[in-house]
Amino acid sequence: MTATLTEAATSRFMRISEGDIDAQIHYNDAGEGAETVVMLHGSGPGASGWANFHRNVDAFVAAGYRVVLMDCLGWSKSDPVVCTGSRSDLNARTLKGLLDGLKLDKVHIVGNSMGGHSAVAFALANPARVGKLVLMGGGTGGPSQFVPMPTEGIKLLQGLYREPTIENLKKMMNVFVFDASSLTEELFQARLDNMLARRDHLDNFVKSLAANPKQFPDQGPRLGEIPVPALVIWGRDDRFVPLDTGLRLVWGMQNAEMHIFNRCGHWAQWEHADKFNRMVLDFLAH
Ligand SMILES: O=C(O)CCC(=O)/C=C/C=C(\O)C(=O)O
Repeated sequence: MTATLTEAATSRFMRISEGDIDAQIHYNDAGEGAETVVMLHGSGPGASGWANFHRNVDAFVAAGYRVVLMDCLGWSKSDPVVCTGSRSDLNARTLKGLLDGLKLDKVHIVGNSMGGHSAVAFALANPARVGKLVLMGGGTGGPSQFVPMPTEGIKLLQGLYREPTIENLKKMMNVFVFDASSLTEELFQARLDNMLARRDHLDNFVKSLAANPKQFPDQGPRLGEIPVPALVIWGRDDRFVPLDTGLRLVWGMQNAEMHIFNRCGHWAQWEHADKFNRMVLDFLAH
Protein backbone atom coordinates (compact mmCIF):
# COMPACT_ATOMS: atom_id res chain seq x y z
CA MET A 1 0.00 0.00 0.00
CA THR A 2 1.29 3.51 -0.85
CA ALA A 3 1.78 5.87 2.11
CA THR A 4 -0.18 9.13 1.88
CA LEU A 5 2.06 11.81 0.42
CA THR A 6 2.40 15.21 2.08
CA GLU A 7 3.00 18.68 0.71
CA ALA A 8 6.09 19.12 2.90
CA ALA A 9 7.69 15.83 1.90
CA THR A 10 7.28 16.52 -1.83
CA SER A 11 8.12 20.26 -1.78
CA ARG A 12 11.00 21.37 -4.08
CA PHE A 13 12.46 24.60 -5.50
CA MET A 14 14.29 25.28 -8.75
CA ARG A 15 15.89 28.39 -10.25
CA ILE A 16 14.74 28.79 -13.84
CA SER A 17 16.27 30.81 -16.66
CA GLU A 18 14.02 30.66 -19.70
CA GLY A 19 13.98 33.61 -22.12
CA ASP A 20 12.98 36.66 -20.08
CA ILE A 21 12.25 34.55 -16.97
CA ASP A 22 14.89 34.34 -14.25
CA ALA A 23 13.05 33.21 -11.15
CA GLN A 24 12.68 30.62 -8.43
CA ILE A 25 9.82 28.18 -8.89
CA HIS A 26 8.22 25.98 -6.27
CA TYR A 27 6.89 22.58 -7.23
CA ASN A 28 5.90 19.29 -5.65
CA ASP A 29 7.48 16.11 -6.99
CA ALA A 30 6.01 12.72 -6.08
CA GLY A 31 6.45 9.17 -7.36
CA GLU A 32 9.08 7.60 -9.58
CA GLY A 33 7.27 6.35 -12.67
CA ALA A 34 8.78 6.27 -16.17
CA GLU A 35 5.97 8.58 -17.33
CA THR A 36 5.32 11.97 -15.73
CA VAL A 37 2.04 13.81 -15.24
CA VAL A 38 2.34 17.56 -14.70
CA MET A 39 -0.61 19.20 -12.94
CA LEU A 40 -1.20 22.94 -13.39
CA HIS A 41 -3.40 24.85 -10.93
CA GLY A 42 -6.02 27.57 -11.46
CA SER A 43 -5.74 31.31 -10.95
CA GLY A 44 -7.74 31.87 -7.75
CA PRO A 45 -6.18 33.69 -4.78
CA GLY A 46 -4.34 31.16 -2.61
CA ALA A 47 -4.33 28.45 -5.30
CA SER A 48 -1.36 26.10 -5.62
CA GLY A 49 -0.65 22.74 -7.18
CA TRP A 50 -1.17 21.05 -3.83
CA ALA A 51 -4.36 23.01 -2.97
CA ASN A 52 -5.92 22.13 -6.34
CA PHE A 53 -4.79 18.50 -6.66
CA HIS A 54 -4.42 17.09 -3.15
CA ARG A 55 -7.24 14.62 -3.83
CA ASN A 56 -5.52 13.31 -6.96
CA VAL A 57 -1.77 12.99 -6.34
CA ASP A 58 -1.91 9.72 -4.38
CA ALA A 59 -3.98 7.89 -7.01
CA PHE A 60 -1.63 8.86 -9.84
CA VAL A 61 1.49 7.90 -7.87
CA ALA A 62 -0.14 4.60 -6.86
CA ALA A 63 -0.84 3.94 -10.57
CA GLY A 64 2.89 4.28 -11.30
CA TYR A 65 3.28 7.87 -12.49
CA ARG A 66 5.70 10.54 -11.37
CA VAL A 67 3.59 13.61 -10.55
CA VAL A 68 4.93 17.16 -10.76
CA LEU A 69 2.74 20.00 -9.44
CA MET A 70 4.13 23.34 -10.64
CA ASP A 71 3.23 26.51 -8.77
CA CYS A 72 3.06 29.24 -11.40
CA LEU A 73 4.96 32.49 -10.95
CA GLY A 74 2.76 34.69 -8.78
CA TRP A 75 1.30 31.82 -6.71
CA SER A 76 2.20 30.03 -3.51
CA LYS A 77 5.94 29.67 -2.84
CA SER A 78 7.02 30.62 -6.38
CA ASP A 79 8.49 34.07 -7.07
CA PRO A 80 6.22 37.09 -7.57
CA VAL A 81 5.48 38.55 -10.99
CA VAL A 82 3.44 41.31 -12.60
CA CYS A 83 2.21 39.87 -15.89
CA THR A 84 1.43 42.46 -18.55
CA GLY A 85 1.19 40.05 -21.50
CA SER A 86 -0.30 36.58 -21.93
CA ARG A 87 -0.26 34.74 -18.62
CA SER A 88 -0.93 31.48 -20.46
CA ASP A 89 2.33 31.97 -22.40
CA LEU A 90 4.23 33.03 -19.26
CA ASN A 91 3.15 29.83 -17.50
CA ALA A 92 4.03 27.77 -20.59
CA ARG A 93 7.55 29.26 -20.70
CA THR A 94 7.95 28.64 -16.98
CA LEU A 95 6.90 25.01 -17.44
CA LYS A 96 9.45 24.59 -20.23
CA GLY A 97 12.17 25.89 -17.91
CA LEU A 98 11.10 23.50 -15.17
CA LEU A 99 10.94 20.47 -17.49
CA ASP A 100 14.37 21.31 -18.94
CA GLY A 101 15.74 21.53 -15.39
CA LEU A 102 14.17 18.18 -14.49
CA LYS A 103 15.41 16.69 -17.81
CA LEU A 104 11.91 15.58 -18.77
CA ASP A 105 11.49 15.47 -22.56
CA LYS A 106 7.82 14.56 -22.71
CA VAL A 107 4.99 14.75 -20.14
CA HIS A 108 1.24 14.43 -19.86
CA ILE A 109 -0.42 17.63 -18.63
CA VAL A 110 -3.53 17.98 -16.46
CA GLY A 111 -4.64 21.62 -16.35
CA ASN A 112 -7.29 23.15 -14.12
CA SER A 113 -8.84 26.41 -15.42
CA MET A 114 -5.83 28.75 -15.89
CA GLY A 115 -3.81 25.51 -15.85
CA GLY A 116 -5.83 24.36 -18.88
CA HIS A 117 -5.18 27.66 -20.68
CA SER A 118 -1.46 27.22 -19.91
CA ALA A 119 -1.41 23.57 -20.99
CA VAL A 120 -2.81 24.56 -24.40
CA ALA A 121 -0.21 27.36 -24.71
CA PHE A 122 2.54 24.85 -23.83
CA ALA A 123 1.26 22.29 -26.37
CA LEU A 124 1.20 24.96 -29.12
CA ALA A 125 4.75 26.13 -28.35
CA ASN A 126 6.27 22.69 -27.63
CA PRO A 127 4.26 20.10 -29.60
CA ALA A 128 6.86 17.34 -29.29
CA ARG A 129 6.92 17.54 -25.50
CA VAL A 130 3.30 16.64 -24.77
CA GLY A 131 1.99 13.09 -24.47
CA LYS A 132 -1.69 13.61 -23.61
CA LEU A 133 -3.68 16.61 -22.41
CA VAL A 134 -6.43 16.73 -19.79
CA LEU A 135 -8.23 20.09 -19.68
CA MET A 136 -10.68 20.83 -16.88
CA GLY A 137 -12.69 24.02 -16.89
CA GLY A 138 -10.04 25.74 -19.02
CA GLY A 139 -8.14 25.88 -22.31
CA THR A 140 -9.35 29.21 -23.72
CA GLY A 141 -11.25 28.15 -26.78
CA GLY A 142 -12.82 31.63 -26.76
CA PRO A 143 -15.63 33.38 -24.90
CA SER A 144 -18.91 31.72 -23.98
CA GLN A 145 -21.69 32.23 -26.52
CA PHE A 146 -24.39 31.95 -23.85
CA VAL A 147 -23.14 33.33 -20.54
CA PRO A 148 -22.20 36.99 -19.98
CA MET A 149 -18.45 37.46 -19.57
CA PRO A 150 -16.76 37.96 -17.20
CA THR A 151 -18.78 35.30 -15.45
CA GLU A 152 -20.18 35.54 -11.96
CA GLY A 153 -17.32 33.37 -10.62
CA ILE A 154 -14.55 35.40 -12.30
CA LYS A 155 -16.07 38.63 -10.92
CA LEU A 156 -16.00 37.12 -7.41
CA LEU A 157 -12.41 35.91 -7.96
CA GLN A 158 -11.25 39.38 -9.00
CA GLY A 159 -13.17 40.94 -6.08
CA LEU A 160 -11.38 38.58 -3.70
CA TYR A 161 -7.99 39.64 -5.09
CA ARG A 162 -8.95 43.27 -4.48
CA GLU A 163 -10.39 42.64 -0.98
CA PRO A 164 -8.96 39.42 0.45
CA THR A 165 -11.38 38.83 3.33
CA ILE A 166 -12.86 35.60 4.67
CA GLU A 167 -16.33 36.85 3.64
CA ASN A 168 -15.24 37.35 0.02
CA LEU A 169 -13.41 34.01 0.06
CA LYS A 170 -16.57 32.20 1.17
CA LYS A 171 -18.62 34.01 -1.50
CA MET A 172 -16.18 32.84 -4.19
CA MET A 173 -15.87 29.28 -2.94
CA ASN A 174 -19.63 28.88 -2.63
CA VAL A 175 -19.87 29.55 -6.36
CA PHE A 176 -16.86 27.34 -7.07
CA VAL A 177 -18.57 24.05 -6.29
CA PHE A 178 -22.04 22.63 -6.97
CA ASP A 179 -22.57 21.45 -3.42
CA ALA A 180 -21.40 24.18 -1.06
CA SER A 181 -22.14 21.95 1.95
CA SER A 182 -18.96 20.02 1.01
CA LEU A 183 -16.86 23.06 1.94
CA THR A 184 -15.49 22.88 5.48
CA GLU A 185 -14.26 25.63 7.80
CA GLU A 186 -10.88 23.85 7.67
CA LEU A 187 -10.77 24.22 3.87
CA PHE A 188 -11.74 27.92 4.05
CA GLN A 189 -9.06 28.53 6.68
CA ALA A 190 -6.34 26.72 4.71
CA ARG A 191 -7.21 28.75 1.62
CA LEU A 192 -7.29 32.01 3.61
CA ASP A 193 -3.88 31.23 5.14
CA ASN A 194 -2.42 30.50 1.68
CA MET A 195 -3.85 33.76 0.36
CA LEU A 196 -2.72 36.02 3.17
CA ALA A 197 0.75 34.44 3.34
CA ARG A 198 1.55 36.16 0.03
CA ARG A 199 0.00 39.64 -0.11
CA ASP A 200 2.56 40.47 -2.82
CA HIS A 201 0.95 37.86 -5.09
CA LEU A 202 -2.50 39.35 -4.46
CA ASP A 203 -1.32 42.90 -5.20
CA ASN A 204 0.56 41.77 -8.31
CA PHE A 205 -2.51 40.00 -9.72
CA VAL A 206 -4.50 43.24 -9.37
CA LYS A 207 -1.67 45.23 -11.03
CA SER A 208 -1.47 42.65 -13.83
CA LEU A 209 -5.21 42.91 -14.51
CA ALA A 210 -4.99 46.72 -14.57
CA ALA A 211 -2.12 46.57 -17.09
CA ASN A 212 -3.78 43.88 -19.23
CA PRO A 213 -7.37 42.82 -18.49
CA LYS A 214 -7.05 39.99 -21.06
CA GLN A 215 -4.54 37.79 -19.24
CA PHE A 216 -5.68 34.63 -21.08
CA PRO A 217 -6.01 35.36 -24.80
CA ASP A 218 -8.32 33.29 -27.01
CA GLN A 219 -6.33 30.36 -28.42
CA GLY A 220 -9.35 29.11 -30.40
CA PRO A 221 -7.96 29.84 -33.89
CA ARG A 222 -4.89 27.63 -33.20
CA LEU A 223 -6.58 24.66 -31.48
CA GLY A 224 -6.50 22.67 -34.76
CA GLU A 225 -2.70 22.55 -34.51
CA ILE A 226 -2.95 20.24 -31.48
CA PRO A 227 -2.86 16.58 -32.58
CA VAL A 228 -2.32 14.83 -29.23
CA PRO A 229 -5.17 12.96 -27.51
CA ALA A 230 -7.06 15.36 -25.26
CA LEU A 231 -9.67 14.68 -22.59
CA VAL A 232 -11.82 17.71 -21.82
CA ILE A 233 -13.60 17.50 -18.45
CA TRP A 234 -16.22 19.99 -17.34
CA GLY A 235 -18.76 20.56 -14.59
CA ARG A 236 -22.28 21.14 -15.92
CA ASP A 237 -22.71 23.74 -13.18
CA ASP A 238 -19.43 25.61 -13.77
CA ARG A 239 -20.09 29.30 -12.96
CA PHE A 240 -16.48 30.39 -13.66
CA VAL A 241 -15.77 29.05 -17.16
CA PRO A 242 -19.03 27.93 -18.80
CA LEU A 243 -19.56 24.52 -20.32
CA ASP A 244 -19.88 25.74 -23.91
CA THR A 245 -16.25 26.93 -23.88
CA GLY A 246 -15.34 23.27 -23.30
CA LEU A 247 -17.36 22.25 -26.36
CA ARG A 248 -15.33 24.71 -28.41
CA LEU A 249 -12.16 22.90 -27.34
CA VAL A 250 -13.53 19.56 -28.53
CA TRP A 251 -14.63 21.21 -31.75
CA GLY A 252 -11.22 22.76 -32.34
CA MET A 253 -8.68 20.10 -31.40
CA GLN A 254 -7.90 17.21 -33.73
CA ASN A 255 -8.27 14.37 -31.25
CA ALA A 256 -10.42 15.42 -28.28
CA GLU A 257 -13.24 13.86 -26.31
CA MET A 258 -15.31 15.28 -23.46
CA HIS A 259 -16.82 14.17 -20.18
CA ILE A 260 -19.42 16.33 -18.42
CA PHE A 261 -20.16 15.76 -14.72
CA ASN A 262 -23.56 16.90 -13.50
CA ARG A 263 -23.79 18.26 -9.95
CA CYS A 264 -20.32 19.70 -10.48
CA GLY A 265 -18.90 23.22 -10.48
CA HIS A 266 -15.45 24.49 -11.45
CA TRP A 267 -13.43 21.93 -9.47
CA ALA A 268 -14.21 18.52 -11.03
CA GLN A 269 -10.95 17.01 -9.75
CA TRP A 270 -12.05 17.78 -6.19
CA GLU A 271 -15.85 17.38 -6.28
CA HIS A 272 -15.69 14.08 -8.18
CA ALA A 273 -12.17 13.03 -7.23
CA ASP A 274 -12.53 9.24 -7.32
CA LYS A 275 -14.25 9.10 -10.70
CA PHE A 276 -11.97 11.82 -12.04
CA ASN A 277 -8.89 9.84 -11.01
CA ARG A 278 -10.17 6.59 -12.53
CA MET A 279 -11.21 8.27 -15.77
CA VAL A 280 -7.97 10.19 -16.29
CA LEU A 281 -5.81 7.17 -15.41
CA ASP A 282 -7.75 5.07 -17.94
CA PHE A 283 -7.35 7.80 -20.58
CA LEU A 284 -3.59 8.01 -19.97
CA ALA A 285 -3.12 4.24 -20.10
CA HIS A 286 -4.96 3.49 -23.38
O1 LIG B 1 -10.00 33.57 -15.82
C1 LIG B 1 -9.98 32.41 -16.23
O2 LIG B 1 -10.36 32.09 -17.37
C2 LIG B 1 -9.44 31.31 -15.34
C3 LIG B 1 -10.01 31.33 -13.97
C4 LIG B 1 -9.32 30.35 -13.08
O3 LIG B 1 -8.26 29.86 -13.37
C5 LIG B 1 -9.94 30.07 -11.83
C6 LIG B 1 -9.46 29.04 -11.08
C7 LIG B 1 -9.67 28.91 -9.74
C8 LIG B 1 -9.14 27.84 -9.04
O4 LIG B 1 -9.02 26.64 -9.57
C9 LIG B 1 -8.67 27.98 -7.69
O5 LIG B 1 -8.66 29.10 -7.20
O6 LIG B 1 -8.32 26.97 -7.08
